[in-house]
Amino acid sequence: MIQQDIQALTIAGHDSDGSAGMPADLHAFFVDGVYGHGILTAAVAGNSYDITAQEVMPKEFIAEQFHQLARDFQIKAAKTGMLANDDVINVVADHYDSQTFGPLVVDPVIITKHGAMLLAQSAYELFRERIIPLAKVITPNFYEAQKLAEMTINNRQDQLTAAQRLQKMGAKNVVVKGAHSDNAQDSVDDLVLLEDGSHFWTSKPFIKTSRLNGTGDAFSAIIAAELAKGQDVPSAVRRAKDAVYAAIANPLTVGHKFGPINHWAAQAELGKEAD
Ligand SMILES: Nc1ncnc2c1ncn2[C@@H]1O[C@H](COP(=O)(O)OP(=O)(O)O)[C@@H](O)[C@H]1O
Ligand SMILES: Cc1ncc(COP(=O)(O)OP(=O)(O)O)c(N)n1
Repeated sequence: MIQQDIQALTIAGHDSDGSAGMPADLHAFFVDGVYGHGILTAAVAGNSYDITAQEVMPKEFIAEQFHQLARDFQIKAAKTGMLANDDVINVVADHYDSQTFGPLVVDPVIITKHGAMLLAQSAYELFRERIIPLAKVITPNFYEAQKLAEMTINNRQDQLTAAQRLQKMGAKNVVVKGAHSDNAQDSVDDLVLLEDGSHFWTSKPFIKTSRLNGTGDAFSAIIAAELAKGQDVPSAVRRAKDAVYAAIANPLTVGHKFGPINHWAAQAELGKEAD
């Protein structure tokens, strides 16, 4: 359903290849029918092979973007992506407030599929202290969940334990995604731990492809878009899982290596359910 008056916000980095970071978030907001705003935290120079350089925005400039959006728009939900370092984490935590920007979906971006580090290791502790408690939903992949929860994940029980640790750190709802697990050969099982302590799993067949750039960005952005529309967390997560699966299953031929997912296929999937 197109609801052009509903606005969502991404607080993220720009990736020059268009597949990930803020461009992916804005594509995802668009195909899920909400208007997208973007607070730029950083930018990376890259293509489907590699990321070769990064620049972080000055903290004063990030603060100014928060001020300008708050003066004008009715934002119903937000998400974070690349937060880079302590300065960015502090300015985001200082300026994000749920009254103005709605519930926050935290995609704890640490490393890209090309292996580029987008969050300094020295910033993990501050991220736990200042960003995780702001999360209505946090969506770590296997690697990010292991780093943030400080444990090894080998099986489904570990996935749940990691989610519980992140919830103890202050995240209300936690999705520990299963795509990077060694067990994800037939199906990709994401664990969803809800605020009330209950949990469920969402599962889809594993698709063997290198055209996966932007999966985590689109997944978290669609959750934010759905929350902006007033959906509850379980249905927002299920819709994001179905839409991202469709975007992986119908690949585009853009770039030579780690190509982007197909947001038009996500749009078709989202439209199907909403009509
Ligand atoms: N190869 C795949 N086959 C099926 N689903 C996948 C695949 N890769 C990722 N997904 C799904 O895409 C969504 C985003 O997850 P993921 O790719 O793990 O995020 P990230 O980009 O943060 O690593 C999740 O729901 C995940 O289960
Ligand atoms: C600026 C910027 N932010 C995030 C990413 C994420 O990259 P990657 O992990 O490859 O993609 P996801 O599938 O996790 O969305 C990026 N490349 N650039």
